Amino acid sequence: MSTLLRLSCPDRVGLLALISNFIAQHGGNLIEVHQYTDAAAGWFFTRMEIDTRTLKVDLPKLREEFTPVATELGAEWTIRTAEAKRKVIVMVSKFGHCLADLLWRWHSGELDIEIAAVISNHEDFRPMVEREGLEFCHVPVDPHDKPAAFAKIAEIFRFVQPDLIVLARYMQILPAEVCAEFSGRVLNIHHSFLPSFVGANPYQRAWQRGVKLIGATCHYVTSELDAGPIVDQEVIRVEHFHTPEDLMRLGRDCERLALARSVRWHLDDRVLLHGQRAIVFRD
Ligand SMILES: Nc1nc2c(c(=O)[nH]1)N[C@@H](CN(C=O)c1ccc(C(=O)N[C@@H](CCC(=O)O)C(=O)O)cc1)CN2
Repeated sequence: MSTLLRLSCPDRVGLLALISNFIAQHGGNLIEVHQYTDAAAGWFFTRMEIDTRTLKVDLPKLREEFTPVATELGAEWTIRTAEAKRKVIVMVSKFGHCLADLLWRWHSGELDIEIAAVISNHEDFRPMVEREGLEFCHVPVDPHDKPAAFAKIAEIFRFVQPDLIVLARYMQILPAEVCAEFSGRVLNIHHSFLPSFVGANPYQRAWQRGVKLIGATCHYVTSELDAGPIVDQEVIRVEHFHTPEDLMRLGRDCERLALARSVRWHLDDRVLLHGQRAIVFRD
């Protein structure tokens, strides 16, 4: 049983002592602590895992008493119980390898989450999803009326209120207003080692360029395509004799790994955002 505190604020002397002292005063025993200071930005980041059993107050009271402390620090912060099951929406188009990987990790219990729905602009993966007893929402995207599709998708997001939306090779660009409304809660797996090969068909372009490393990048989704804060990346060597199809095959392993790690770290409150950068307190 643990309680997770995640906080970022303008840097000053004594922050770690101040926050850990607050927790100690409320009986909290620290299990795991991460701290980073971005000296250039003058910004402090921490993640603290607290043994819930030792706390003298419940979560609402802890939040209530921490609020004035955090306000004085000018902090962005969250406190929640690690055991609270997180709600996730997964989105996919025509390539299902990342979806399949997430479904297996969920099915096996490795990812202890609630998959509230799988949304796709195609019907291909309805059988795979419904075989798991999960909700499959087909929202086709008419190239001549994309706003109608994204109005429906945003409606689903607002109804479900997910902790995380995963674009698992979802090949439609989300409108700026959807990115803004769900900022910091949408992850995309891009099939290249960003910042190389932004946009569509990165494997084909990588092959044409003759690269010797390909990769995948998991990043938060913003209105600027494939430019959001990067959570994780994975690379693999390729050779001159590999075809574009070989690059896609080799790249799929990178995509699955980078996405699965990023989903876990986001849901464990191990990721803190500051501007275009993500601070990731990895486990
Ligand atoms: N607002 C954002 N939306 C999306 C992002 C993002 O960073 N910001 N990432 C993409 C994923 N992606 C690459 O990883 C990607 C997907 C789609 C396209 C693209 O050009 N799509 C065309 C339609 C293609 C089709 O209909 O098959 C388009 O939307 O006009 C480029 C990159 C997910 N969304």
